[in-house]
Amino acid sequence: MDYFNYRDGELFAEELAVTALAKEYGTPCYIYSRATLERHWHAFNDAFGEQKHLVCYAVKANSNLAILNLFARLGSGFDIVSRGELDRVLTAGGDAKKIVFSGVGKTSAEIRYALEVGIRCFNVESEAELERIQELAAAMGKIAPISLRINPDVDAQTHPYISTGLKENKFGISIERAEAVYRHAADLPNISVQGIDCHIGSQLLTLSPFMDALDRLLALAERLEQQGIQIHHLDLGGGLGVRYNNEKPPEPADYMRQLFTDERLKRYEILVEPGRTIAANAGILVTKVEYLKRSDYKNFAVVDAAMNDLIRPALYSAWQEIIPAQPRTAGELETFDIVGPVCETSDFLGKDRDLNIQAGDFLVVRSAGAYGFAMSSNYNSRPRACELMVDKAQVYVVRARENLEDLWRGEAPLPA
Ligand SMILES: Cc1ncc(COP(=O)(O)O)c(C=O)c1O
Ligand SMILES: N[C@@H](CCCC[NH3+])C(=O)O
Repeated sequence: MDYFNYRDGELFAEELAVTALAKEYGTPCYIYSRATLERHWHAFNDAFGEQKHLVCYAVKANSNLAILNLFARLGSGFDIVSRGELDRVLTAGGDAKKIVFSGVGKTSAEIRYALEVGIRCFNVESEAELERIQELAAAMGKIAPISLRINPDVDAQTHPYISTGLKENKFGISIERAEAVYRHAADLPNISVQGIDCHIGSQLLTLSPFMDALDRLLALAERLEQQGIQIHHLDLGGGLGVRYNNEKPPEPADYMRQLFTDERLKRYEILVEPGRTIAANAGILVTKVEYLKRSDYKNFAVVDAAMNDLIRPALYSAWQEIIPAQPRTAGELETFDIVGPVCETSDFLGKDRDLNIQAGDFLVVRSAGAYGFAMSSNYNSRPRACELMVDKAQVYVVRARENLEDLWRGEAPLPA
């Protein structure tokens, strides 16, 4: 459930009408619901009950400072993949001791900085990275806490672009190599083995791939412990799917219940890195219909949001629900492709949607809180949208709309 519902014939974000917000702040604009974000975070956190755990929100899903700050206030941990995300978390009041650092390409500067601020754990994705962390930690006189990200070779049964746990994927260290690399890590003087990490993909709609991966992780943990390598935590990554259309993803509580059917899990602190589950259905993208363009062959609704604002449909053929902010009571449904102004054929937000709309109407793309603004760009020299956070009957601009000067900041013509 979310807090975007129709009331008296118009869509509300919590206590505020979406059309009024669109008129006041302009379009395209992202609107987030504070209550939904917090509810989704709690759904994960509370599902653990008494079990020692840490929810590390995956910052990449939506890294707006206001959102990170809400989670920091709840005591959340964070999963980051860059210096930029690390600084966002710290700027938003997050605790360095609750940050895990994932990603296949951590630079020396990023590793040094993470060691300096004292993050909770590096999720190491290759043997070369392990060596680099050892060297840098030694030079700084520090001990680096690490997990190895294991690639368990399980099929996440999701879109191939967001599947990460197969042996042909670039992520993690293969499960076959894992034991040897852990033995080596345990011998390195500036490395402290903390846990085992795994993230097999995103938008998973069934639990069996998680369970297959977990089985392999637990077996590895036992083999390591027999060799005297103590494992303190298991990081199970993110990846739980959400409902965009008529999918029926498991709830976080179902997921936890299923995980803990394996009693061995209780021996460890459990980390999870949910992104989409928390943010996707806590946000919408509001856009205005500029033109209706009809032909015998196809009807287009040309809107003022584009693939630069929300790239998921173009990139993964992702389907997101598109609804009017104020449904019309007179007129007929027609079938439209909802397209943006960008000069690419893949610039669409939705195809073959039945809508009763006119130019000037506001449309709402649902489930846009995760991998929406975070993946937006300035392609076609389009300033990026503003982001609003609604908290009951209050609205806050949590990111101002970019202006034209923002587009060429840092650029300079050659001297005459
Ligand atoms: C390492 C890692 N952790 C967590 C996530 C968050 O995944 P999701 O948004 O599917 O929960 C991702 C992205 O898929 C990731 O790459
Ligand atoms: N960006 C993707 C998910 C990738 C997750 C990042 N590891 C999406 O919008 O579905």
